Amino acid sequence: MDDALMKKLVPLRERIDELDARILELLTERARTALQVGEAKQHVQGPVFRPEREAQVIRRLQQLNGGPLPASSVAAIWAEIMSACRALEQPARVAYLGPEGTYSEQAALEHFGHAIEPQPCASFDDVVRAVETGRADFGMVAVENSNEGAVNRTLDLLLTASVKVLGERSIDIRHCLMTRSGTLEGVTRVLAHPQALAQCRGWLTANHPGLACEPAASNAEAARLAAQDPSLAAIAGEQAARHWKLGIVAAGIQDDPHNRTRFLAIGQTDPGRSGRDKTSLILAVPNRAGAVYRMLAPLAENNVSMTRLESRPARTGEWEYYFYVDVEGHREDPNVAAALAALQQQAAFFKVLGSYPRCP
Ligand SMILES: C=C(O[C@@H]1C=C(C(=O)O)C=C[C@H]1O)C(=O)O
Repeated sequence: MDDALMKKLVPLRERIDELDARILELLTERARTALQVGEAKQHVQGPVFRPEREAQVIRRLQQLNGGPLPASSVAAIWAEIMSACRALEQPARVAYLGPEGTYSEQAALEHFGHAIEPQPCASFDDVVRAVETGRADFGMVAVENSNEGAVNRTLDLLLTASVKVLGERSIDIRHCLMTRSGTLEGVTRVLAHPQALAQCRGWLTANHPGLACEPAASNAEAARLAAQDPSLAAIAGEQAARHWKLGIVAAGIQDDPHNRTRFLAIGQTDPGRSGRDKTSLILAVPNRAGAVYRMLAPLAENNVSMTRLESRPARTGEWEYYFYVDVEGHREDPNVAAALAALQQQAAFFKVLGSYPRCP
């Protein structure tokens, strides 16, 4: 480096070292204070993780923030700080669809931070079972994709599972083409989950029509196989390339640049109100004319906005359905409470999955 540049850099780097030392001092003080909160909570047997409090902490800092850091960076940094503070009391055991490098893992780490005990599972069923049996404190399951719609297996599991929804997280799905060498030399086949292959079909046809596409159990599994075989390419997320030590040939190859997947955090506790919440529920109505129309009327009458409506067949052979409804607000908000009471009265089936802070 030339002398003039070094002259400028040295004092700036000294300043950064000084600031880092101060930040560490403050983080230490914060961690000690969080531990005191933990001690105070022990007497009341409350849960360590309070999603509503963490959502409020992040929202407040985003409001205080005047830049240049974007709001999303403030959220990501404090999610990690709170994860580390929580882990001092008790690291959360978090179940998600594995192996290492899945989008589910990414969603779990973004939501709960890195200071967790990760529990990669073989299926969504296993994730839900781990939370039901107490093997895991929390789980993360995919519930909808902006291209492909509902993740039906998750919806079906939520119908009967004894778990509560306590959070949501949407992540960008950014598929990459990856190989052992980081090039396509000697590569004849590309492996990925069928969903990912479908999402990259246009790009593959336009750019590499000679590659044979083959399905894999998951994208991370495709990456694991590509790490062993130089004739294979995989389509997966960047985190899978990192984990399986693959080179990225091309990034962002999904045909829709806005491809996103929404995940639900599940557990056994009910978050309190954070001031910006959502409530998820499942309803069934008798199979009669106007029943669905009447089913939703209490929402409008109580000024409750519906953000999502999904249906799944009830499997009675009678053309009956379960409706999965997301509304804005917490079940303890007066208008939501009134709407839910009315819905429950007329529904043949009624289950509140949970109220939780809206996606940051
Ligand atoms: C410290 C607490 O416990 C946990 C850690 C938090 C934090 O580090 O800010 C916030 C909420 C809880 O998940 C608390 O309840 O305030």
